[in-house]
Amino acid sequence: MAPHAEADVASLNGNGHHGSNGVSNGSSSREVFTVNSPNVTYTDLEIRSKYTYRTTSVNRNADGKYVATPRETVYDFKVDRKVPKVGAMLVGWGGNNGSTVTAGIIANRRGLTWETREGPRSANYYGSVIMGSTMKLGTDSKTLMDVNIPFHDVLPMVHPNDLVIGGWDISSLNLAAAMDRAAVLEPTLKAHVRKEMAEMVPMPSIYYPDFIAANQEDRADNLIPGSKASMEHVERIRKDIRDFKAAHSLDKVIVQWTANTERYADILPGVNDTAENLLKAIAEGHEEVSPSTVFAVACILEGSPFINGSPQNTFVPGAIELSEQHGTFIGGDDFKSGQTKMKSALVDFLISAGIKLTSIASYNHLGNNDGKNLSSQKQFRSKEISKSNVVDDMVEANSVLYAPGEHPDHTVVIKYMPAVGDNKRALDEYYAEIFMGGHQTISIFNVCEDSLLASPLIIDLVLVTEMMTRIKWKAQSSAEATKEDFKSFHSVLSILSYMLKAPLTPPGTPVINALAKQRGALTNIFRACVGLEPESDMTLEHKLF
Ligand SMILES: NC(=O)c1ccc[n+]([C@@H]2O[C@H](COP(=O)([O-])OP(=O)(O)OC[C@H]3O[C@@H](n4cnc5c(N)ncnc54)[C@H](O)[C@@H]3O)[C@@H](O)[C@H]2O)c1
Ligand SMILES: O=P([O-])([O-])O[C@@H]1[C@@H](O)[C@H](O)[C@@H](O)[C@H](O)[C@@H]1O
Repeated sequence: MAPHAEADVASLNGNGHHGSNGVSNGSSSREVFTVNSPNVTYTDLEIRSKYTYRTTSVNRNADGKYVATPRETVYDFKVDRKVPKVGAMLVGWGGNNGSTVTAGIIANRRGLTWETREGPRSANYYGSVIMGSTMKLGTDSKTLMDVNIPFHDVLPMVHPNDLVIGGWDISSLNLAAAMDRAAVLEPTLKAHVRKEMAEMVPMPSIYYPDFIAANQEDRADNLIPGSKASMEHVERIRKDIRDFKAAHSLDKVIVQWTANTERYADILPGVNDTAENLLKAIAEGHEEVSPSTVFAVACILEGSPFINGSPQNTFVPGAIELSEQHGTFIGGDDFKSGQTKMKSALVDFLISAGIKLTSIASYNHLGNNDGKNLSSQKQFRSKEISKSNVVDDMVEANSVLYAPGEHPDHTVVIKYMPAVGDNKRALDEYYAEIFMGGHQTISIFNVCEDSLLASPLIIDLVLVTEMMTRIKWKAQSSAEATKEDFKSFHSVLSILSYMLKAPLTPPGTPVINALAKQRGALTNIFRACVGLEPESDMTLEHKLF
């Protein structure tokens, strides 16, 4: 295959899906259900729904009492049913995550089984909320028991087996060598995919040494010339995207940063505070513009959604404004794979149970290259921030337990211990006050195979982001109600928050970290797009009879 070739996996797609979303490449998918409602109509090309969004508006009157007023807003949603041919381009493709997710998709597409010490194992998408979980569609009309469907079937989504994978890396290793370097997958599995992976070679990338740990320099042998931002870099990345799209006859490309964690960039007025200033700063080669921000700008200008899987502040204000101007989706930050995902669920449970969490100690050590990069203080600081802010919304929402400004002690420690490789050891202690002066101490020892937990998130981020490009809305109440000018969701995709530690939200909107709320938002927005009410756990049909 040509250099920098990427497997056109769609042509190899022989692995049957669960029957609901047939082969993609532009064909409309077969759905496992239809909605029987005057508010939902289906054509070959789209699903149209009229959805009544019910909320409660709260005011406070003179004597300090709240007044709660139910509100209804009617939206029209339009879903494009045509499942496109999609490319996923990874920045840092040769890393542990990039090589692992690529091997995983190949293994699933080919329906591979391989021998391990515990016996044969088969390819799966465990850990992907879209491919591995279900949602309640409703209750059986006769038995009144729940009917659950695979999450992937709620809307005509791309199947990961059909994704065409490519990307960039500052390391020149082909994906088979990168897979060996990562030391994540079983040798018997690697043997099955080695040939295909060896033909995949990351494109050269931009490298500005000051943004990642100096200990990464020894792998930087696959570089685009230039050690600071430039419009030449932006245009080169844009061309790479266009060429990839053309070479594989893709309908669209989603780009994800799964490269090393960068240090935070200083937010500088006149440099990265507005879209105009950011473009000017890039043109002038300003040294405070990071590689990840250059990638983000290139993707935004090219119209390819860009997702940041690392914790650095890629999306400086100027990048967010640029995405709003161009209507290109962006999302981030930092895959939420193991220790933090557990934390966001456990903290939600404790605080919503009325238990006063007073201290969280989060330690972990790991031995992969991510850990090596994070052994540098500036890069660790980026991760410390994303791992620490995950409890804020849950604490602030409970004024019974916490006074204004009061919050649990919270410390994050990460150590680099090469011996354990990708198998991160996370040790957490949750300490809480309970009834009448008592205490509860929860200690967790959580061995996370980091890349095997992160790879399904990379897939989910691609699938959800791509689906969002095919969903349009308009408000019935607005003057445009009679026009056909449907709009896309805001360019900052906060719907991705379930997969991310530090969710990026549209400017001025709140950050929700509670894991159940994040999953509920994803589930119920997708349900609304086919005119279905939010999942309700009231089950009145089982209580009122
Ligand atoms: N569980 C997880 O693995 C997990 C969870 C959350 C976040 N993350 C983040 O995901 C990222 C990747 O994790 P990983 O374990 O794959 O790390 P890794 O070090 O194995 O891979 C990163 C890759 O990025 C490449 N790279 C660095 N700078 C680049 C640039 N400017 N352009 C292109 N490539 C570049 C490196 O050569 C390397 O191959 C890290 O930032 C990590 O913090 C990982
Ligand atoms: O997602 P999570 O398990 O909370 O956090 C992980 C950290 O514990 C780990 O130290 C880091 O290397 C990974 O990139 C990831 O961020």
